[in-house]
Amino acid sequence: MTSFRLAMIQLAVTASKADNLKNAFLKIKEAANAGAQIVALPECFNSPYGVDYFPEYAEPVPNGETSRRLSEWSRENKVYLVGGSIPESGENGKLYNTCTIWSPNGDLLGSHRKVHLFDIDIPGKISFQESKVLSSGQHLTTFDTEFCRIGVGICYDLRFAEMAQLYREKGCQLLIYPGAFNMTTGPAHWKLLQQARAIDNQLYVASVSPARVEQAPYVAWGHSLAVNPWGKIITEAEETETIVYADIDLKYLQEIREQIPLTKQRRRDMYEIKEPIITAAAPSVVI
Ligand SMILES: NC(=O)CCC(=O)C(=O)O
Repeated sequence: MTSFRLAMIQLAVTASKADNLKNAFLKIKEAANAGAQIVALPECFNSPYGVDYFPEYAEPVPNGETSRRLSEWSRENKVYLVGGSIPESGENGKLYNTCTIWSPNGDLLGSHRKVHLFDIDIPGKISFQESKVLSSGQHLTTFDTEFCRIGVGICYDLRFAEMAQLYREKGCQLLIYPGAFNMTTGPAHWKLLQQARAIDNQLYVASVSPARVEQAPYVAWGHSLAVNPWGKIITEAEETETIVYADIDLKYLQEIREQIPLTKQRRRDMYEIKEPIITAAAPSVVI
């Protein structure tokens, strides 16, 4: 099958986990009825986004309530479900920001713990330190469908071009990032980063945000969107709660890869990194 429909559910997340789960359930059903074969939720869809909330809302994966529901919903609706992310209570009391991925039979296909934690400080605008309470994931995550291989990242992971490039090298044709950019970096970088990842790697990129809730402790930018391998935005939400759909065309992706054959032309002999780079000034840097 060379085409399929992806639904991106831009949920309005509240402080009530029960309400968030009920809302996700209804929207997943709606997306499946609209013909989506893959459905994706936003980052932190069952909890407000913030370091003060993660310990309280955290659950084990895959034995917690949210995982059980995601499994049921994927099975009932016969869709692949990329379960946004939730605060996960992991081993040794550690917490993670984790995305679980479910098959149309309700089986767990994988789980991705956010690899790059969101620690930034832009004076007068936004300061956020996920690492105060979260630990970072240690592996990249792909899953296979009858359509194509898909790579998963969470929000800040989108900024790291190397990760997307590794996914391309592992054969991914679509990257899905549940994410929650904010009112400072959202308008500046959200769209551009996705276009950059798509053009560099000649694949589809889709990012799913929570809806913007002005009174929330962290105000998300919204604007869930999908970009094609040409870098064109093929669907984009506004800031409010909604579902947007992207029809993914793998024949088109193949055409772009043939027309501009980057993989064949890559000069690995010139810029493959042969030794770890310690600092930019270190004399032993070999590129
Ligand atoms: N939740 C996040 O990782 C936010 C990332 C973000 O806003 C950014 O600018 O990067």
